[in-house]
Amino acid sequence: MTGPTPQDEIDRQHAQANKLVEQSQPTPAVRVSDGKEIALRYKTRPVDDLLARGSATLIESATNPQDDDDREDWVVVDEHFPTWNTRGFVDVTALQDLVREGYNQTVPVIPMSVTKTTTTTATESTTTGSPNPSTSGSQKRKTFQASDVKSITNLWSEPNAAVHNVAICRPSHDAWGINKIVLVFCDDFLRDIYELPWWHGRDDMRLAVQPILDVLRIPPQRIVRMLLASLPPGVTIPVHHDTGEWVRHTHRVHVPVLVQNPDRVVFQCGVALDSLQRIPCTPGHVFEINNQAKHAVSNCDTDHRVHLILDYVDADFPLLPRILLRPGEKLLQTRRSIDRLENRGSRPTPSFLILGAQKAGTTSLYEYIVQHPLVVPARRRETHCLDWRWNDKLKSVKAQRAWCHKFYLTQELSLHPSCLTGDSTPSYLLDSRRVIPRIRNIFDWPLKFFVMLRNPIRRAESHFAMVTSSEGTPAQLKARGSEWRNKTFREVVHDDMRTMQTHGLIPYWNVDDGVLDIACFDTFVGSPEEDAAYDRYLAQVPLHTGSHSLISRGLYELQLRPWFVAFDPAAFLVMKLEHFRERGVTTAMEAVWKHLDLPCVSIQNEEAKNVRSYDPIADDSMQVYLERFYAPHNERLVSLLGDDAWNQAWCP
Ligand SMILES: Nc1ncnc2c1ncn2[C@@H]1O[C@H](COP(=O)(O)OS(=O)(=O)O)[C@@H](OP(=O)(O)O)[C@H]1O
Repeated sequence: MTGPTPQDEIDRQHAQANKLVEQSQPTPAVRVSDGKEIALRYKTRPVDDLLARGSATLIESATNPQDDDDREDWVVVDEHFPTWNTRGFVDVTALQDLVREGYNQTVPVIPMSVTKTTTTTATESTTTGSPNPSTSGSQKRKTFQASDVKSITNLWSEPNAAVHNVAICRPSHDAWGINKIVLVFCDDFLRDIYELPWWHGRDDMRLAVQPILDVLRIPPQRIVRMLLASLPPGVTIPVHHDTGEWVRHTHRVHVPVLVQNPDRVVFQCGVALDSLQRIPCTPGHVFEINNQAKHAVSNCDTDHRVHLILDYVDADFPLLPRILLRPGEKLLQTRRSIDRLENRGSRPTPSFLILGAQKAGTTSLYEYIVQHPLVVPARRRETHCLDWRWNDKLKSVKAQRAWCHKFYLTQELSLHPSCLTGDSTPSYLLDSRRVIPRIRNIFDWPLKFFVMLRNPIRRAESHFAMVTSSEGTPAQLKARGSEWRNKTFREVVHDDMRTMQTHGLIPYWNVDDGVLDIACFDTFVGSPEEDAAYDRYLAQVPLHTGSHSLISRGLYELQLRPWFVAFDPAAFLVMKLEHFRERGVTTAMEAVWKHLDLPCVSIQNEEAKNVRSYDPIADDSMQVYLERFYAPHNERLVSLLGDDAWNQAWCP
């Protein structure tokens, strides 16, 4: 569902449904259709937005001119776009008998104000926190014991379900007071499909549901979600469309099971608010809806209404093995993830670190990553817990680890091992001497690293523009240092080069003439002498300020080398900032999701972060000078990364 609908709008929709019923509008006749499945290609989002642009635009933008079949499907979109379809009819007597007891019991309604902010719901009394405390709700759920179970045959009873089945939270449904019997459930990305005991352990349930599967012509293994929902009288679920990755991969089927008077249940579905069609809710009517289209239901009757609702995937959808849950097992849910309690704490935090380079788009990368529904932001974007926030007083690894974990919501996230977190501290790349040993000591599990790189000349300009800017908070201004304020870019370039030279780091470069001795470069770069010189250079860097390393921070191969020695190079994804523009953010991010073993998603906000506007800083002669300096280093970077994508590393 999208954001919560205001109560007055829900009341309006309920009154409208009541009016329909009171005007004695007869329940529409069941459409005699061909019983066909709604093809999943019709489940692109947002259907209504596409239509709002007019069908003609839709035809042009949504069709592949090479594909005539596709074109035909979309040309008829206005008249025949499938929003629901009768799939058949079944005798649901066996199912009715199985679920009749207690179907109309009243369950406490959880106020909407709670669920509005609740992104996480743990089905355990002690674990009500959200992975993101700023959005956590206060919904408490009781843990039921066997002694709370009054009737083991009442499948709607929450205590019974919690002890003999598995309690599942569906925050929005729970908020409407909808009672449920959950049989199959999955996470948002269809990675984990859970079969609950009342499905895999009950022959009577499977036999009662089988006729429905026969009509649909699907084996039970294709079901990814299935539950019975009992909608109380007087309740309207307002017009909405379903969201989540699973939606576009699944067919949504409803089967009315217990309906006192189908004329008094208004179930509607359509491409837009003003074209909703009413669907007959006669028991046994198996119908499919396009749940990415708008749909709503009002129970204007005096009794609860029970539907079986199931979602299944196409035959060729690659499903992982199904997980059979034990009776009474606890699940830990967020809005997009589900974890078994027994897996609590199985993912250490952090999972990833963005190491740098400074001014190479690290802020954007971080902000893009944390838009993934399974990624939770750390307490701060730049934790610096391994450099200047490192607590020297702590001597034991345990205490140091506990200190660092505070930055990563480790305790909260231990409940949700499907979710991960990390941070972006762009100073780490350069500060390898201090940071690598700390990582190895404290985070002794395989971390994923990201390194953003950018044309080193543009990086240096951005760095200079930031440090010499008079804009910013007093804390920012202090952190940047004042050493460069009265200097030109050229002066700072030469200063850093001379410092490098003093420590023997660039013996192949004549700072004054801008001439490179290529023979010296080839012998020196990559040698133990260079490593020793780099150590000496780093030892004197004033790491407490931003006014240093203008040029050395662009020696990417040199900076990456110790990291690649200390950790498996496969743990690193090295990206070019320029790729965001050249390839588009969504495409560039595909590699990021893959590196983090996360399902691919499109992010909503692709805006570039931390952007500063300034006039070009390096004049033409400085541009040529720096190109000469960086060119052989860029070539070495390409060899180190060994990636075709890097063959054109910032050619002049
Ligand atoms: N998507 C995208 N496309 C193009 N350019 C982008 C993008 N995202 C960030 N940027 C540019 O990256 C610069 C900021 O980098 P960082 O966020 O790493 O800076 S910092 O080290 O955290 O201060 C900063 O560069 P300058 O504007 O030149 O200073 C940003 O404009």
